[in-house]
Amino acid sequence: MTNQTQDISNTNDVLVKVEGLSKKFCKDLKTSLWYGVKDLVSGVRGNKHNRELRPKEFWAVKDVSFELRRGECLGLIGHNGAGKSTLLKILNGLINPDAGKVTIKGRVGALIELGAGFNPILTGRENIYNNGAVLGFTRQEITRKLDDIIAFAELEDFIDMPVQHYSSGMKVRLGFAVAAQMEPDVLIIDEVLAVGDLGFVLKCFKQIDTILPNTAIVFVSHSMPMISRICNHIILMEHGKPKFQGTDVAKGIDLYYTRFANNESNVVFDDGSLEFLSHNCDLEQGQVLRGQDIGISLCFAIKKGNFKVLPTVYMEIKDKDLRPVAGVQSGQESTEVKDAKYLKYYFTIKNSMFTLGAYGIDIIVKDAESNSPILRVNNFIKFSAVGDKSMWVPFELQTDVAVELK
Ligand SMILES: Nc1ncnc2c1ncn2[C@@H]1O[C@H](COP(=O)(O)OP(=O)(O)OP(=O)(O)O)[C@@H](O)[C@H]1O
Repeated sequence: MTNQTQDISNTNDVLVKVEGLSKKFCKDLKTSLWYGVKDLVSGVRGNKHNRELRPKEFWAVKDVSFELRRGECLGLIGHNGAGKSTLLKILNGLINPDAGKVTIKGRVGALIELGAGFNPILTGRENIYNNGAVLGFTRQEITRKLDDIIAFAELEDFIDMPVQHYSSGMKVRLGFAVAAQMEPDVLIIDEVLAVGDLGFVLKCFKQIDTILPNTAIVFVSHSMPMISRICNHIILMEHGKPKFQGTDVAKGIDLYYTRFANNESNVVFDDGSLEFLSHNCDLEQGQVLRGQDIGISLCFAIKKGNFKVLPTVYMEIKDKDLRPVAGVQSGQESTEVKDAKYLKYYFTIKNSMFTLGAYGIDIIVKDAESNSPILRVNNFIKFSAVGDKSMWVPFELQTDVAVELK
């Protein structure tokens, strides 16, 4: 691996170049130690390391290649254990790859593991000097930036306390402040940011926006809103391999969600008075285009109890993060049920304006008079909003825009 500080003023320069990177681990400690000894001996004898998997070994990272320039932010996503952190550790030089090459130009700021890079018995202030020195800054340069770092981390009152007594959030604040305030050429951030409170996370995003034009960023997160907020490149990792990569961040996120798609609809509450018999949705292949109407019918059988008035049906539409994004409710007016045995509701969602992605609908039925819950079925209809526009915002509004040219 090379980590060169050379003339990198050209904005088009590739700052991070990763070629065919692979790293294998062993599932068993004893075997791993035995392989380690064997590798050491064969290394001394001048033999090349075995690139093939031996029993109990697996590829944590396999054949990953990408390039990053200034102003480019790569989002690394994937399931737990997909190899994201391992890749970051290789990039940061913490572990060596078994195959492939990493070339990084310029200063690297990294926030990888909570508290990693800090000496726990040293104070926050001493750690800033240590980390700054590792990044290649002189003592005077660090002193010049010290106040900004402490202010950004909001640790003025605790900066002379040993880091071992910091809370998780305080460690992240200090780590991010050092990594980002030192104006690195390459910034590597792992999931740890999520430990910070909302105020700090928002502040970090503002700082990332500020430094991004001059920095190449690699960002690991399980939060797709965060990924879509800052990344312009994406790699979806699956069992160590890149399953999807490119600049179509929305598509990468889409594929990630598909992996976790929950196709089961389930009754999560039922007081026994209504049975959900069937539903019908008029979408072809469960797909809706922007502006299209959606027709949904729901059929219930009355099992027991005597409803005086028609129960209220509420449909809650949720995105893939299970965030409610819209709601539809049956009429408020009281309709007498009389001797009906079945109830059928017809809904038309007019001119729907969903952004691209997958959605699920929950139904909640309530007694119209007492407002007490009768039935709740989660995720009973699934649909995806499709289109050629690549939008990834929580929801889209229809607007008239007037522009005046003078
Ligand atoms: N030092 C190690 N020795 C053995 N196996 C390891 C080691 N470090 C990581 N692994 C394994 O490598 C695989 C990838 O781990 P990694 O931490 O890179 O995943 P990840 O994508 O970052 O996961 P998460 O989303 O949970 O953080 C996992 O199966 C993990 O158990």
